[in-house]
Amino acid sequence: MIAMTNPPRLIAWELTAGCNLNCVHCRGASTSSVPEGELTTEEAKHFIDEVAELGKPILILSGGEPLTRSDVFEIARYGTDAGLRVVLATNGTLLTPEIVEKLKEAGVQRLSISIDGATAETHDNFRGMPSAFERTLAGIEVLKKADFPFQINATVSKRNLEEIPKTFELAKELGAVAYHVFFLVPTGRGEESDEVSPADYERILHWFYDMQKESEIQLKATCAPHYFRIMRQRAKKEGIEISVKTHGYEAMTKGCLGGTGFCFVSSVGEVYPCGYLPVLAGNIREQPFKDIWENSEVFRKLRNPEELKGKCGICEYKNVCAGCRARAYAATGDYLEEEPYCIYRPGKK
Ligand code: HEM
Ligand SMILES: C[C@H]1O[C@@H](n2cnc3c(N)ncnc32)[C@H](O)[C@@H]1O
Ligand code: MET
Ligand code: SF4
Repeated sequence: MIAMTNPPRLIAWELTAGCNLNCVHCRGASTSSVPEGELTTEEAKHFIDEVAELGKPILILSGGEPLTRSDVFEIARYGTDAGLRVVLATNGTLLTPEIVEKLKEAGVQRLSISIDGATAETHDNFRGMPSAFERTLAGIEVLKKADFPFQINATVSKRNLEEIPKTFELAKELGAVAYHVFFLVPTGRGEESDEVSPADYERILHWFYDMQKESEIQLKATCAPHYFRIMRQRAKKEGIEISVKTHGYEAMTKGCLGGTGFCFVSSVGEVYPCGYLPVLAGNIREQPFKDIWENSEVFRKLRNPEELKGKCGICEYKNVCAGCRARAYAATGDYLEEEPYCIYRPGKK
């Protein structure tokens, strides 16, 4: 019998690798110079057709900075008309009332805005632009006036670790519908020396668990698969059954969705498990997306927890966590190796 492959639930799409900022951690090492060979508008629409034939995932228009691409509204409209839930990830510095109106007209459902510090100093240093914080807050004001839902994305690194709880407070004050923390992955301009220690990682995820229990807005930890272990360890200690009611969306999902429910498509059509793991699954210019999603070697391997090596391979949480494959790759060159930033020793409960 041939096993059915579920369609992706979420696709992040680097519409352009160009960007108006120059962030220290950028996975795409994006700059103002746009590399050649970006998918054309027609190629972008063809890709949307292929995706919509396979399923109806959330399509994240990302970058680079997606608002630097002039056909972004046309592409968003096309995705909306194809029945996809289209969202857009931006640094927020380019938002104007006109742009927000066009995003609305294109059917974009939500924006994510990156805020990596609770003060202008931290955020601007992170983002490589002196007035980035001010401009992003101004962008958020525009969104609020237009009643456009937005979430805040904050990336945790050594540079802002102690300010992370304050970025959560800021997200709530600003009226965000959700707060997603990303944990730095050392790829592109992201440096391993900026990653928080495994102990700090553990500490911040425990804080996150506490916040999630009491938060009115949705919280999500991205690129922190061990959160799903911590959630189970804590719930067990507290004698709580994990459900959507007690733990929100996180109760229904698992650590890393790369290759199982999620994939990343680059500005030139390359398909990867996520934007942080440079192991190519295929290129939509050369192969149908369905074929890449269903048959590529890297996706097939990532769908099988038995392929995991080291302590991840013997861990009782491997089905809900599976470690960050991009961090394993950055540390060892083998994406199936154990997650280097997890303090847990399997079997210790
Ligand atoms: C609504 C439910 C959402 C879910 C379940 C979700 C889930 C995810 C997942 C699983 C990843 C991949 C990270 C990994 O490999 O573990 C991810 C990454 C990402 N998400 Fe979300 N997300 C959601 C909403 C959004 C929204 C609304 C936006 C933007 C408006 C957004 C922006 C992003 C971006 C930009 C990435 C990074 C992609 C990359 O560069 O690889 N997400 N999200
Ligand atoms: C979509 C989100 O991804 C974040 N982002 C960009 N580069 C990295 C990286 N190397 N590691 C983790 N997150 C990153 C952005 O800051 C944005 O908030
Ligand atoms: N430029 C956008 C942001 O900073 C989205 C992509 S980040 C790699 O949020
Ligand atoms: S993280 Fe986003 S805003 Fe920053 S340089 Fe990269 S693409 Fe641009």
